[in-house]
Amino acid sequence: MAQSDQPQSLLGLLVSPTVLPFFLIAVAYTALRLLDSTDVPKIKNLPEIPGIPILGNLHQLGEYHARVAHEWSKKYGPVFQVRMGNRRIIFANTFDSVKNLWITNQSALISRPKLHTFHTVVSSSDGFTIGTSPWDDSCKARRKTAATALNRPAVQSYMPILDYESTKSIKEMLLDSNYGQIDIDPNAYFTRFALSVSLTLNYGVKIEGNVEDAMLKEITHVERMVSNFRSTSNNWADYVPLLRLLPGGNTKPLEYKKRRAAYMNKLLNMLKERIDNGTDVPCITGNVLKDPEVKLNDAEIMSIGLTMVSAGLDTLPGNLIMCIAYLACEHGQYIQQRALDEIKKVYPNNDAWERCLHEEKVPYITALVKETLRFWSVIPICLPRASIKDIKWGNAVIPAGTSFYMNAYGAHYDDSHFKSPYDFDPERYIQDETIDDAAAHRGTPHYGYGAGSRMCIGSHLANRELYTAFLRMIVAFEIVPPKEKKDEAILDALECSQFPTSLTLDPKPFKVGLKVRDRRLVEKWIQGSEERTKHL
Ligand code: HEM
Repeated sequence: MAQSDQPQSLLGLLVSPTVLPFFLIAVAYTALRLLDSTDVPKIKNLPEIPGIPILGNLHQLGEYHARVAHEWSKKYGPVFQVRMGNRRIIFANTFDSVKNLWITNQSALISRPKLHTFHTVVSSSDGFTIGTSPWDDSCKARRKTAATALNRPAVQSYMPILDYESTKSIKEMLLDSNYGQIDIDPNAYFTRFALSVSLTLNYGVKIEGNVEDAMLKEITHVERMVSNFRSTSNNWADYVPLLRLLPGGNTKPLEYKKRRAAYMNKLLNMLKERIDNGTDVPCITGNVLKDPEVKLNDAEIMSIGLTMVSAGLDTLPGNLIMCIAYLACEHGQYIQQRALDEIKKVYPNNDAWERCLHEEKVPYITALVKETLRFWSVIPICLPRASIKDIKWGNAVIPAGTSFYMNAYGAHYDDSHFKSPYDFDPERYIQDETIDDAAAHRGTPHYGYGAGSRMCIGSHLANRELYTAFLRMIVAFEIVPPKEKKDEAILDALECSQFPTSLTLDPKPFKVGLKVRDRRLVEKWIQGSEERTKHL
């Protein structure tokens, strides 16, 4: 039989000059369809931002993704769908749309999506924090345990710790600034404040050293890097699976995962040893370890510890120091004077430093706390949510299993809700019974702590930390601009960040001047606090 009469193999057929081009086109088309597919199909009756194949809108979000989404909302409406690689994501960008989706639909919006870099690489074996866990029985149990330890009465019992830590930070600023002679960057002092409070509450250990303490530096650095891996728009491998195949992509996350595990294990083992020796002091993890009624396994206990260490560290210092930065600017001088007058009205006997541990009686300082949380939106795109039930928005039905991003920055700068949103103005939160246009007074004042079923459980503690620190800083110092212009802070809520694509705000370095208002009084207050807390 002649060669050409033999039946052709399939391979032979495919590589034949007539079939090969069609075969390659079919392969390319199938690959493109696969790469271009999304976890949830396009949702009908909901605006979609035009994008490109495979990446979707990922490349358009850029560095200041919250601002880009805020701009899109002006054209496409408050709620729209975007494609980030193979994920379809719903963005809510205004105050009312967030209220509808996060609060009215809170039982449907109770879960969190998993993201490759954070959930598979950084946290695979060490458990997730509460804030990164999808909703299940374990998450419910961990959230309940931590929420009980952070409720209002519990937080009141922690005030001696806040007294000790805020005094320590202010005293160090006083000395390092040589009683107001040298400008200083307040960042390290408030980072130590936030971390040391969390460690004392959770493990019964505090940062003993000054702002140069090695443990403080290691935890702060590693947690910052982990937070950067949780970027909303920068980790393209989270959204485009093909990129996970690139060599070296996991090296850094794995390094930080190891370093994180090292100090978390050290903290837990130190506590276990103290419990065995009977030398432990009451603390949240200690209570969990010793309570036979609490049915949490080792990974769950570690998850609570990790949550306590990281949750406040990512958020509290950003708010504290950006408010201090604002107080130093020209308009901030007016705010300080107004705050000081209000403090003196309530405490004419100069005892605000001590009284603020027991009560929150200066509405202007409470308003300053709220305005800080609104203005700086330290998590500009809030921790992501995943729906577990269908949600209706207008004529659209958003199916269960869709990811939702709250544009907290967009909601906070929504001029249909906040009058002059770009002005830093605590006054907006002062109740004025004669004016009815203060929409901000009704219901949720801001979304700095998120909203609904997975809202921040550390908000009582954080509010007390912010209130105490602001009040004490204002009575102790006149906060003034730095001597050199180059040390001035950038006050824009997004541009002040060193890593704008990161999940949380990490302010660029700056300095302020601290003029001591009354040295004799400040030293007396410090001495009083040191007396009260010497047992800690
Ligand atoms: C100023 C300081 C703080 C800010 C601005 C802040 C902000 C937030 C935000 C925006 C969320 C996401 C809420 C949502 O999805 O709706 C969150 C969740 C959470 N926060 Fe905070 N937080 C702060 C301090 C703290 C502190 C001090 C702790 C604990 C010691 C804490 C513990 C948590 C936990 C456990 C969650 C996760 C809740 C869940 O997923 O169920 N936070 N926080």
